[in-house]
Amino acid sequence: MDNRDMADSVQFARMNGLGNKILVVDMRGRKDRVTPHAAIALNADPATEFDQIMAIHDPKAAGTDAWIDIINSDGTMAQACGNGTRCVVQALAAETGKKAFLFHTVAGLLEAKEHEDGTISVDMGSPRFGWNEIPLAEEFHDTRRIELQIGPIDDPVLHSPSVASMGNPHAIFWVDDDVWSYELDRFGPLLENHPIFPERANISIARVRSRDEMDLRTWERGAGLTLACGSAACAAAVSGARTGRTERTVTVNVPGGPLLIEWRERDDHVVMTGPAEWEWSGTVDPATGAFQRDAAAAGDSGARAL
Ligand SMILES: N[C@@H](CCC[C@H](N)C(=O)O)C(=O)O
Repeated sequence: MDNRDMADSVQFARMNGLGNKILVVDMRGRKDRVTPHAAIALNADPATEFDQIMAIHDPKAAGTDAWIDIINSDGTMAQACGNGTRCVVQALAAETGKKAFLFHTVAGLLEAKEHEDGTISVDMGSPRFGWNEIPLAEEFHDTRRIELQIGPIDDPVLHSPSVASMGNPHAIFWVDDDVWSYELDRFGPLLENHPIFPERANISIARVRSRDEMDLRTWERGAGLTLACGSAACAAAVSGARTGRTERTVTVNVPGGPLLIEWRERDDHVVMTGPAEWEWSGTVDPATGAFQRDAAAAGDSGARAL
């Protein structure tokens, strides 16, 4: 890659939130956006393959730290990304020394803070349960359990999911056995694109282990199978509480590890706590996706600014 190719590049970092593959791109000081073309090109390269891009832009409102665009690996936009938000917090905390942030996304304002032990909490806001808020294509009065199934009509493999919006649409299928015994890679795309979900949906399988613990696997809208989906963990936790399966505070074991989810009584907000990890940094052209990795410095590890 010569210098002319990279002349319009910005800093970025490859990070992950419990294995959810995140590219954090620094678009501050610029008016352009990361293009769908760049996202698709980055995802096509094994070095930069990702689940979501978190593009940090200048704030649009007083009192906020940044505007964040969330882009799925298929180039479409998402309204929420819990794991990616923790990655943004870790990068900005390493850069500024600040511990608390207020972000702005298409879904509204998000408060987040880094704790002394390095874990990060994100206030994901209030869940929504109205059929037209999720949205569903037809009216369902009770979204704790909707009519939807996959597999043979008289012996469905998955059926009757709870549905919820955490800014983005989620369906949670409850199962009694191992979440790994389901072919989520086969059923996920069919359910993501089912006509009941006019904006598609994130599809999860959940197994309740106790009143304060569940296992969860997720097929992400626009990204596919993931090791972790923070907003799905929040949707599963609130759906677990709403259906009487769990308490309001629950550990959600996603394939990448545990996330702690608390659905607060006092303000109805859902707070997700978990880690973030920096992997490497580089520069990327947000129009084309052409990128260059920085040379690794000895001892590179831990939290890093972009
Ligand atoms: N990985 C994210 C959620 C990603 C967004 C999703 N694919 C969508 O389109 O809604 C998370 O950690 O929440």
